[in-house]
Amino acid sequence: MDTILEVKNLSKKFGAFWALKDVSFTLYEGEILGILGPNGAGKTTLINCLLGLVLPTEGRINYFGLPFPKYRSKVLEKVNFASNYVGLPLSLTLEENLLVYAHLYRLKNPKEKISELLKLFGLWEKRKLRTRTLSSGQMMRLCLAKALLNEPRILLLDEPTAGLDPEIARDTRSLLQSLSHEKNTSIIITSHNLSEIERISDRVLVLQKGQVKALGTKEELLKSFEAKSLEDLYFRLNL
Ligand SMILES: Nc1ncnc2c1ncn2[C@@H]1O[C@H](COP(=O)(O)OP(=O)(O)OP(=O)(O)O)[C@@H](O)[C@H]1O
Repeated sequence: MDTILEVKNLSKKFGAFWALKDVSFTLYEGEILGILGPNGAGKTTLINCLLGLVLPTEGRINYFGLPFPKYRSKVLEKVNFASNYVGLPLSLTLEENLLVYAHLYRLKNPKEKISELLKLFGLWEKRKLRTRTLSSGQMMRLCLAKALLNEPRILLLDEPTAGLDPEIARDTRSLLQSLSHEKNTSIIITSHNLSEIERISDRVLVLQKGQVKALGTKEELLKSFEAKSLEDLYFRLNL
């Protein structure tokens, strides 16, 4: 499998506090890597380092073999992000919001791509409404649509299904799986939801107090920690 992202000995210190300490992992092409960890484990800090929003104190990040953030703009053409806490401008309509990003990403056929994504996420009927009228679940779907505009090779998702009702969360999961299986998109997904991570991820990274406590396929983790399920493993690690 081809390596698409390599994180080596990444550490981040806020004042005297290490939010990340010596984090290393590889992301392969087309895989879904789930990041599990309790509140304050460093999941968002890790995603922010991967987006170049937080500068690491130590360590290095390589996307597609290119050092980051040195090649930030080149890399970010092929990486995108969605989370339940970053909203889009509320006074714009859904269509206008996507159009702004489509122009930022310099899409060749923005209208076509926007229509495709609005339909895919069940937002077509709402395209002329202001974004402020959306429920949190619809807002998350709009953020995911925005994140797919540039057909990223890597998708970074921080708690993407938080706030979605179970049916839409399930549809979102199957969409992410088809992106990884059919389009070879690599996905990093953080979640507190153990069963979600268990179902969707090819490999799981367990973060605790900024450090990697476990990394592997579900089968590898269960075997090495002699656990019955990810939930069992989670409690064995005293997370
Ligand atoms: N800008 C900052 N300045 C100081 N401390 C910070 C800053 N950002 C994060 N931290 C601290 O770093 C630690 C990790 O935070 P982070 O938000 O990455 O955790 P998380 O795993 O995403 O948590 P949650 O599941 O609650 O979202 C926390 O103790 C947090 O208080």
